[in-house]
Amino acid sequence: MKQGIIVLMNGTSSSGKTSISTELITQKEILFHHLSIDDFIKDFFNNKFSDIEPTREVDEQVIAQIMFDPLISMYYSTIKLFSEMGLNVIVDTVIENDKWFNECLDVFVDQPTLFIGVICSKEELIRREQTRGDRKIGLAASQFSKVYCIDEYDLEVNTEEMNPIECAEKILSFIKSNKEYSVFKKLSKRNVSVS
Ligand SMILES: Nc1ncnc2c1ncn2[C@@H]1O[C@H](COP(=O)(O)OP(=O)(O)OP(=O)(O)O)[C@@H](O)[C@H]1O
Repeated sequence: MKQGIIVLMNGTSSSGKTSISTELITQKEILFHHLSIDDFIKDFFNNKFSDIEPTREVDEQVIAQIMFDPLISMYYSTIKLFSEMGLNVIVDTVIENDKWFNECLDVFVDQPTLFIGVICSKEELIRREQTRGDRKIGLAASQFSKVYCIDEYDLEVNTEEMNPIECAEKILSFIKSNKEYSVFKKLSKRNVSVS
């Protein structure tokens, strides 16, 4: 049995990753599981701590410092496990940190990883952020140069030029073409700096 495909989408907040993921899940030709980092972290805390009453207050930032890196490692390992079990996984991520990116490369290097750039201009990101109103204003702009300094992908989708359905169709036709997913393996051999 073949390993599952990891569809790894990189783009800033508001670039359109979730919208594309939804379209990929909706179509029925290829079955995908969507592992979102937000859901993964929420599930972890809900499962482990929902009925625990702390006897002292711990600042949110301290919790993040203690838990975030190990949870990210666990998240990547879970994605790899899905792939090993033959399940196709959609991963939408904001690669803005050297440490996580290098770890991601290490963990996924032997999996079929389709690396996709979800591209959008800063002006449009700012406009979307204002319209949606559920993200901190300035978040996308603050991520922009870090995320888009990576410019080597198996495939790019420009969400200003295409709607989410068209982006999902482009990704599906790439998968169905049976082209090799080579970029992620090449990146792993480099000293990539995302800071
Ligand atoms: N291709 C597109 N064309 C026009 N608008 C889009 C497109 N894709 C997404 N949007 C709009 O942009 C906003 C953000 O989309 P989405 O939630 O998919 O982004 P995201 O990258 O997952 O963001 P985040 O990382 O903050 O969760 C939404 O209001 C959505 O309707």
